[in-house]
Amino acid sequence: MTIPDSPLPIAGAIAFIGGGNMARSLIGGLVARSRDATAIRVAEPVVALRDGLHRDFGVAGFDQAAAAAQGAAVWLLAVKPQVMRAVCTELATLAQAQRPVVISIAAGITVTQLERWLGGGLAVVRAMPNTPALLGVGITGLYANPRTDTAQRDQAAALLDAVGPTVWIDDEAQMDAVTAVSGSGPAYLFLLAEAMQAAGIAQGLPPQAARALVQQTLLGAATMLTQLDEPADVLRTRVTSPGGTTQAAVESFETGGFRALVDRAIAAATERGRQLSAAND
Ligand SMILES: NC(=O)C1=CN([C@@H]2O[C@H](COP(=O)(O)OP(=O)(O)OC[C@H]3O[C@@H](n4cnc5c(N)ncnc54)[C@H](OP(=O)(O)O)[C@@H]3O)[C@@H](O)[C@H]2O)C=CC1
Ligand SMILES: O=C(O)[C@@H]1CCC=N1
Repeated sequence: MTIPDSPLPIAGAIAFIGGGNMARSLIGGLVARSRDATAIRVAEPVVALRDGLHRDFGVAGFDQAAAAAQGAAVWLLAVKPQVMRAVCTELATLAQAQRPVVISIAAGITVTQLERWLGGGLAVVRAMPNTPALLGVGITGLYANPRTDTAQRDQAAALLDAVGPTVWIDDEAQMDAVTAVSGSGPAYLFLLAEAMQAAGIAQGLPPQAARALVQQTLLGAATMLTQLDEPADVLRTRVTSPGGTTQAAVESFETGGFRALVDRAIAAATERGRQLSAAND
């Protein structure tokens, strides 16, 4: 995929705190888009991850959060929810001195918690991106605390817009549902891909052929969903010849409780977001 170049949408440096899976996707997407790694710093304690980010994208790596955050206009907190409180507490003095725009991508953790742990009085944006950001085809839900002014909201949105569309959410409670649908969502499609591939092999297909057929089918269906102005059920009906093969499969999904299963899975992920907030306060 070719992503058009555009400059990094932030004046000043961006410090990523945490350089794991999601930070890697965001950094990779940002650098591919802007061709500019000079303004991106990352704090990551795992040497192999830190070195990998420097090698692959040219960003500066630090082993301490404060060293990366020092002087940066935007802090993007990309550590696990379970360590967020400790990381924020460690950065609180610097946050009060510097007053950066703080963006957290952690599941569950609220803007109120983040602001409190960082010492208060800060612009805090909660963002929920997903890993397709790496290829510029992510999507991000955004929620800002009331201290975030319009320019700061625009700054946060511009940063995440560089790796796919953004959607502002008015009610922070809904960020847990955003997380369940689109933050975690790529994993559900990868699970479906794994299952379809295994089922194709079970029906006698060579593994490489099964893989190619599944990959292009998911890409083709996703492209139709996004590029045609037609709802999913209409597109599904068009594949489903009466008495044909698709009908046999769809009936099998429906009698197996597919919709209820998806509903339970999304509800479980949403509830887990709430638990992560409460358990790590
Ligand atoms: N993966 C995804 O698809 C998405 C993840 N998220 C959110 O992004 C956040 C990160 O997730 P993910 O990237 O998957 O997790 P990872 O565990 O891959 O990345 C987090 C990284 O932060 C490091 N870290 C721990 N403490 C510090 C510290 N004090 N300073 C700097 N770095 C530190 C961790 O090191 P160590 O392993 O040694 O602790 C780890 O390498 C989570 O809060 C998650 O909810 C949001 C959207 C999608
Ligand atoms: O699984 C998680 O908790 C994170 C948040 C969304 C995707 N990964």
